[in-house]
Amino acid sequence: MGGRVDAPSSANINKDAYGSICNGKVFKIVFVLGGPGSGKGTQCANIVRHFGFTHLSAGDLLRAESKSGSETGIMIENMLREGMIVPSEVTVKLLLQAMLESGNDKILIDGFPRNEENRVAFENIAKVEPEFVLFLDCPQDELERRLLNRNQGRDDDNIETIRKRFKVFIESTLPVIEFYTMKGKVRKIDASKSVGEVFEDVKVVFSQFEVEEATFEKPKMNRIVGFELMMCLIKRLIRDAERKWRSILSGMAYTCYLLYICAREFVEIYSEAL
Ligand SMILES: Nc1ncnc2c1ncn2[C@@H]1O[C@H](COP(=O)(O)OP(=O)(O)O)[C@@H](O)[C@H]1O
Ligand SMILES: Nc1ccn([C@@H]2O[C@H](COP(=O)(O)OP(=O)(O)O)[C@@H](O)[C@H]2O)c(=O)n1
Repeated sequence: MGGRVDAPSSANINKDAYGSICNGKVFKIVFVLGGPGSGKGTQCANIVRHFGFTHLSAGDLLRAESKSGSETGIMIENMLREGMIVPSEVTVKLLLQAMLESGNDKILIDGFPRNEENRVAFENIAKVEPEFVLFLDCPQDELERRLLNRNQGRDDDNIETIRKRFKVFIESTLPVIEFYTMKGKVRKIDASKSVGEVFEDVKVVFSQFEVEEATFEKPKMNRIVGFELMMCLIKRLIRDAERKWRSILSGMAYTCYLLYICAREFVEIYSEAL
């Protein structure tokens, strides 16, 4: 159920399908926004583990699609390199297809909507309102430091593109955050703290999903895995103990044998002397 979903094989899916996906199915969507490097991907991974969401990263979906070799792929690649926002038509298609493929109704959408065009396109096609928007707020100098250390081989993690992405964030994404603030939907968190501290605050925001966490499959799986690990450990201990006893017993037998030889020699020498 939870987990990160890879990019769909193709962005070309039937537009009519979206209506039925989203009108028919009640998705619980949380948008995760914040400057580049604010820890969206990092915190989403934690939320997936704790609350059973599926994590869809708009950036990851676009990066995967950019490698398709298609004309759209080349266009995406060029836009990512420049830190520009890809046309919503492309991104929304990828997101909706991934939502459909996830088989989960709890979806985290990371790095989207990045601008008003993204927001309106998603609203019009998916016709779903987010439960809330998680906003990871972090000062720019810290973001810059993190991105330059990210080391994931991303073409856009160079100082020139990073600065362009900051500009896009301020000019295009902050207005989206303001829009949702007016609707009372923004949950703002100080993302400059350590990963663990940020997650403590994130947990509070997601506490409405806590009940479902109890019924989420993961703890059951953990118990099964834990039980299997315990059995392995016990078997290993028994095997080790057997091996140790075997060596203790053979050691004792060998000592008895040596004593027997010595005693026999002693008796022989003693009887010869007599
Ligand atoms: N709270 C944090 N403190 C320090 N480094 C962090 C924190 N959160 C994430 N990072 C690191 O910063 C970099 C960017 O994080 P990432 O989750 O990829 O951000 P985003 O998805 O918002 O671009 C990664 O190298 C990550 O390990
Ligand atoms: N909704 C989106 C999200 C990302 N993108 C593109 O993907 C790039 C990387 O986004 P990302 O969310 O993976 O990474 P960060 O910039 O947040 O670190 C952005 O700079 C945009 O070029 C987009 O065009 N539209």
